[in-house]
Amino acid sequence: MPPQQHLVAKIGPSILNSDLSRLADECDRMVKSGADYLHLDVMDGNFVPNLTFGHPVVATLKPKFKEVFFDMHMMVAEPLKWVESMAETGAEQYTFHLEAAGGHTASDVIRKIKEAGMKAGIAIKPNTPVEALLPYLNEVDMVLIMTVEPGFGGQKFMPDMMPKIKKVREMFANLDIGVDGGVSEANIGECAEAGANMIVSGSAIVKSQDPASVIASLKKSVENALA
Ligand SMILES: O=C(CO)[C@H](O)[C@H](O)COP(=O)(O)O
Ligand SMILES: [Fe+2]
Repeated sequence: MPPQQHLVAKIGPSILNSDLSRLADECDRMVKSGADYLHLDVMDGNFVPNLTFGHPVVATLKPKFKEVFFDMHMMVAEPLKWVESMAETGAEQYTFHLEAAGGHTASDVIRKIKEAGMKAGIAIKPNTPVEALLPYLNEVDMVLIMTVEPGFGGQKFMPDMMPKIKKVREMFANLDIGVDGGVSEANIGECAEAGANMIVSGSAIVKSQDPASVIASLKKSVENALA
């Protein structure tokens, strides 16, 4: 990796596979365990074959976590449609899928996210080549490389996505690069070495008896790689 100047290691638990009937308690448990931010998975049953929750739920959750950075992973077919409602919840970052930008160009979606006062993240599914992202990397705050097919938590990490992270990191030394899907203590080393600094991890953290130690261990691996 080239030397990094401003990159910070951040761990964002995904609460997708936690007890969603206790959503606020689970978020609280993650924050108290040392989460740097929360990664909240919005699924519309269209872009992905699963449903979770949307802005009405986030609007009730966010006021309980005013100081916590919410990264909304928008697995939705119409990313432009939900920007304003999500911004109104107070969520800090809106991460949409390049594959879903549809009739609107990704640049339009990014512009609207920023106009609404949020940070813009852009995600790609495993079958999307990293080259498709390159035209937008100067416009976004974060890139999210999926290491599972989006839609479900608890899937197997895909190590063959690491070259995508490496390619973006070689070109952008200071861009936040996230990795999402099946990330655990078993594979954090390769994610960190490839150049990811924002680590989404769901099952490995929320299902652990000691989420604080998993978060600390993931963070240490990334900090070591950055150093
Ligand atoms: O976007 C996602 C799935 O589409 C989730 O963020 C991701 O799967 C995290 O959960 P896990 O670490 O259990 O894979
Ligand atoms: Fe996610």
